[in-house]
Order: sequence, then structure tokens, then C-alpha cells
Amino acid sequence: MKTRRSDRLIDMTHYLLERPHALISLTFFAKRYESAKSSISEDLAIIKRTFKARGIGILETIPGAAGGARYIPSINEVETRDFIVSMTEKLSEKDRLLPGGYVYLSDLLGKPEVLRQVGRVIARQYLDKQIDAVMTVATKGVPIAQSVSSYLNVPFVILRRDSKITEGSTVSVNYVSGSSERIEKMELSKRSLKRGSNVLVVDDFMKGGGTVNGMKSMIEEFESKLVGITVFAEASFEGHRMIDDYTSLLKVDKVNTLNKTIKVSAGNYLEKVFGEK
Ligand SMILES: O=P(O)(O)OC[C@H]1C[C@H](OP(=O)(O)OP(=O)(O)O)[C@H](O)[C@@H]1O
Repeated sequence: MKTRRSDRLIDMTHYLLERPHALISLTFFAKRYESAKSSISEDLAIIKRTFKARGIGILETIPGAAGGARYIPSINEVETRDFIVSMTEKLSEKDRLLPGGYVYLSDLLGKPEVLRQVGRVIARQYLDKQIDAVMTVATKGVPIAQSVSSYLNVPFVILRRDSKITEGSTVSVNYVSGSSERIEKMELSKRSLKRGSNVLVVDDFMKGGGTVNGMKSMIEEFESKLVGITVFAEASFEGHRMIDDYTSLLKVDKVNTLNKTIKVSAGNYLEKVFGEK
């Protein structure tokens, strides 16, 4: 039975939102709703216009027999700025300060609505890049990598600092932890990343940059390409940071362990993605 436009629009929107970056053919929708392709094209034009006006994302429409529609998740500048401002206020709370200039983030990065926004914001930075995998290191980077990968619709891979029999044979790299000046090791299962992959590195926090540098080394071991590095927050670091080309949503400018104050500002994301205002 032919489906009414109002019902088609709701179901089509849901179907597209559930499958980011997947190309869905007009033929598929025409059969699903027992409607003409011309009606489906009009439906998609309505969805495309609304997605753009509401900052939901981009609906690419590809003409021709092999064409169709593809939903590209995104987030607009106003919503991004509002989110980053709200996170700077949260991170500035006194009781978040940890020894060594770290900041307690696990409660924030355990909240589904925060993780959804972090994933959208980071994925938006790379929506026009070819990404084959999102990479992070266990443990606190994992929820961020999972969220970003869901918006990019690509797998995420997890490096570990400990060996696990369940990972099978692994590639191991040593790296200098900038924060602790210690030699650390991280491993990745040989099965998890194809050679020649385009890899996006994400993590929750960057201090000395040693961990991210270790992930860079691992990408080289897999003969793959580092497309970008984006962290939720970075700490100011007096030493020599081993990484200079990265993006951070937030920056912990100053911590005062005596009166337990933390000064947090926006990282370089807004400037890199939207240009400084
Ligand atoms: O820039 P660096 O000086 O290398 O520090 C950033 C590391 C340290 C911390 O991880 P840990 O708390 O050590 O490990 P886990 O995420 O497993 O809690 C954080 O999640 C980053 O991965």
C-alpha cells in the first residue's frame, strides 16, 4: 500500500539517521514505500532542506541510476560553541583537579549526551576527509573513539598498554611518556587495521603528547596514514611536547594545586574548524 508523504518523511529520516555515510538508493526507498521515484526525490529535498536549516547534518543527493541519498552527520557552529563553552565551565569545577596536572573527566565522558556531542563535533571536523578507522588507546579514550566512529560509520581500534591473549598476535611500539619521562609500551592486534588505512587518532586528554606520539608510531608500523589528531582536552605543558599538529576541544590553561583552581578555555578546535571570531 502506498505510504503517505508524512509517514514516508518520518520513516525515511529515521532510516538515514541510523546509517550515517551509507548511500541509500532511490529504488530502495521507492520499493519500501511503494511510491514513485519522483515522490521520493521530493521527499529527500524536504529532508535535505530541513537538515541544513536545523543543523542536523548534510543530506547528499547523488543523481543517476547509481545515485541515492547519503546522510553526513554534522553540527553547526552555534551548537558547537555552546557545547564547548558548557564543557569549559564543567572542567573548571574545583574538585576535578588531579595530581600531575590531570583533570578528572570520567563522569563527563560517561554521559551519553556528552559523548554524542563530542562524537558529532570531532566527526564534523573530518566530514570531508577519507577516514578508514578511528584509533585510540585504552581506557578513557575508548568511549570517544566509539562515538566518533559511529558518526563517521567506520571501525575504531583500541591500542592497549598491556598484553592480552585475546588480542592474538600484536604489533608493539615503545614511546616516551612526556608526562612521566618513562618508556612505555602499547600494542595493537595485527588483525585490527589494514595496511594503507587512513586513520584518525582521538583521545580524552593530552599532556606531554607521548601517548599520541605512540599512536603515530603504531600507524607507521601498519604502513597507514595519519589523517588527524583530535583530543577532548589538552593540558598546558611546560616541557617539549612531541606533537605539534593536533586539535583540542578544550585547553586546561592553568591549575593551582594550592587553592585547587583550574582555568579552562576553548582549545584550538573552533579556530581550526570555524576560523577565529
Ligand atoms: O599526553 P600524555 O602525557 O601521554 O598523557 C595523556 C594520556 C594519559 C591518560 O591516560 P591514562 O590515564 O594513563 O590511561 P587510561 O586512559 O587507561 O586511564 C590519558 O587518557 C591519555 O591517554
